[in-house]
Amino acid sequence: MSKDTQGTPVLEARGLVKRYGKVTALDHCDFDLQPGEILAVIGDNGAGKSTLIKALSGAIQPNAGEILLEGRPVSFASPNDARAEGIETVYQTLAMSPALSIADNMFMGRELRMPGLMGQVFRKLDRKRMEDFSRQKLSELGLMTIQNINQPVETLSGGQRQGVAVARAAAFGSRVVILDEPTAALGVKESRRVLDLIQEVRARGIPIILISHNMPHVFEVADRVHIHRLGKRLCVIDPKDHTMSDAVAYMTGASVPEGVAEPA
Ligand SMILES: Nc1ncnc2c1ncn2[C@@H]1O[C@H](COP(=O)(O)OP(=O)(O)OP(=O)(O)O)[C@@H](O)[C@H]1O
Repeated sequence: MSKDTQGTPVLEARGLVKRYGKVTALDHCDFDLQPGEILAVIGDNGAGKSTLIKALSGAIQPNAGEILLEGRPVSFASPNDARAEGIETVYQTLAMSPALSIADNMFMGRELRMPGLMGQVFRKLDRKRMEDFSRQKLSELGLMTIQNINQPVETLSGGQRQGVAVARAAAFGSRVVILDEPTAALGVKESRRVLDLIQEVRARGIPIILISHNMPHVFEVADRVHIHRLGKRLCVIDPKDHTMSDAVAYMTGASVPEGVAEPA
């Protein structure tokens, strides 16, 4: 884990603007994710967190501003562009096919084909390789309480499903994993497992952006907390130097962090 904020950020945004008609969802928003960290993004409802994440993951295109990946300006026309650069996002909806197996869900849209003619011409899937890969990824993240890789995803618990989604993102997200409210729909035990999983992903050197309304979860795992307010980054705090009530007061505007000008 690195707390070094001097180096080149893995992912950075400068002056992002996104308008929806008369609504300014992002208002010259800055952002930075440092190597190896868990960065939480918090903010009130409608502050623009999802819009920021969508811009960073290629789901929307900002009207202005720039995004830099390891210091290099990038422009994502679609989520596939961001994925191709190693940025994986787990949305709250999880985007899984419930009737398909865990292995199939791990590979959705990226299936491995058989070598040679069978794969290239007949498009035959290499099930064995896909299953082995899925098994390996799930066990690396300590998720092998899931017995059968061919089990349909609809038979898994909420926490296990979230686990598969995080494992998928960690397997393909070579540079950044973005998690949108990963514990929102989970019970205490399942949330615990997902929080452990997030820390395991960080331990593997992949930085994580965690969007969450759950302050105890944020304060437990985040290295830094990006506080979003009125479409932009208000400040970034170190959770060790602030309380949860400080963070809530900043994000709601009840108090202003030191060194930040009161918004007009
Ligand atoms: N597709 C859209 N069309 C019109 N307005 C939108 C659209 N998406 C977001 N907005 C508006 O942009 C603003 C920011 O929304 P956004 O969803 O990014 O906030 P948020 O911080 O993620 O909120 P929440 O915590 O409630 O999910 C809101 O005023 C919202 O109504």
